[in-house]
Amino acid sequence: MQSTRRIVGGGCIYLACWGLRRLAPKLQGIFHRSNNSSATILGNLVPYKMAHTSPQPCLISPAQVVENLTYKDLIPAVEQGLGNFSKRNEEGGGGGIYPQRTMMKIEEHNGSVFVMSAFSPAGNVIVTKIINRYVDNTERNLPTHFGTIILHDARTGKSKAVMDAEHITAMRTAAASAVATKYLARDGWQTLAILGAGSQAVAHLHALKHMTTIREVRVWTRSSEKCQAFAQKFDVKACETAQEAVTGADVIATCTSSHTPVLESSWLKPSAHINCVGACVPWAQELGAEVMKKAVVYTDNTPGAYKESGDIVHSKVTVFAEIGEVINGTKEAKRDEITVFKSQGVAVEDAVAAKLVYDKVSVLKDMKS
Ligand SMILES: NC(=O)C1=CN([C@@H]2O[C@H](COP(=O)(O)OP(=O)(O)OC[C@H]3O[C@@H](n4cnc5c(N)ncnc54)[C@H](O)[C@@H]3O)[C@@H](O)[C@H]2O)C=CC1
Ligand SMILES: O=C(O)C1=NCCCC1
Repeated sequence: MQSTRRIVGGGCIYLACWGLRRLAPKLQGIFHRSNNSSATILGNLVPYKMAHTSPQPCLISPAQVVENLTYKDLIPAVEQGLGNFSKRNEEGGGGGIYPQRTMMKIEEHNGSVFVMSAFSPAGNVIVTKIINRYVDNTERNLPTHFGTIILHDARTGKSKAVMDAEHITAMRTAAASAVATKYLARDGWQTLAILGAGSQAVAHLHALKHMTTIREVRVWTRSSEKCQAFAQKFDVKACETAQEAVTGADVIATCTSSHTPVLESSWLKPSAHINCVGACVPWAQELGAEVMKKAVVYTDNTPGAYKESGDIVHSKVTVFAEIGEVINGTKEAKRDEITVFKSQGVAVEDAVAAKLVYDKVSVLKDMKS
């Protein structure tokens, strides 16, 4: 009797499981349409994997970034972004949300990892970027900066795209310097000196050409071989010393990984403008206290610069204004004095750049389909 009951009971359980398995795809559809979490619970009961109905973020390759980002689009977008950034503390907000980034030092590999984020109302996007600074990669024949940007829809929080950050970082940094040059260099400037010959040097050469008709570009870097190669490739003048490059230059871009000052104040014209890009960690330095104290100092992000910029930390100077405040007309542009734009890098620049790339890639994709 007992064994008959066991057989009947077992049979019922078997039939119930069999029925549930057959019904599961239909139930899954119903639950998925009506309530996602119920469907997940059902998914735990029956061995069926839920199909994703929403598309995954699109993956944008380095080549696609290069193809789809131009300084013509980027420079005005970065200008607007930096203006918004400097409205972040205004009553009523509206300028967006920009937390200070974190920096993690990986001592044993001489690397630094920066985690940055922003909500940019221009384009209604949220961006998160991880960018790794490994200066010893030069000896490995690798880029010194690797990173990834994730672009999210600010209305829903959905991730729209994942893209390479190397090229965007170079271009948006140079675009920010171009904006600073627009406001802080003397009108009609003609001579550009670039110190360093890496990614930022190349990007600055291209971006600054959009701001005026440049008569002469001079380059200097530590390795005379690399200096010659850069000069040949871009048809500019190679200098044997930094002094030769800087003396008499209207605009200077310091784009090195140096830990000691690369120029002296006595070399500078009374109205020279310097885009100081490199010393974005407290232990690095491109400009000495003498230069910093002689100049009117502007930043992209003043609290960040006081914390992270070796040039500001070492010289203990007081920052005059953020470039965004000059853009917004709340602080003066002192064009006739020596000016320094101390660039650290802010995520709003990545947000506007990533949005430009995403929009262009999406349009092209739609045209193909
Ligand atoms: N402000 C910002 O938003 C950003 C700043 N950076 C910083 O800008 C600097 C340049 O970046 P990349 O061009 O991408 O690097 P890179 O590695 O491509 O080029 C660095 C250049 O600096 C030169 N250099 C290194 N040590 C030097 C020294 N002691 N004296 C003179 N020249 C020296 C190298 O020869 C090379 O030409 C780095 O410090 C980087 O971390 C990078 C990205 C964004
Ligand atoms: O992307 C940025 O911003 C960076 N800032 C400091 C150095 C690494 C890149």
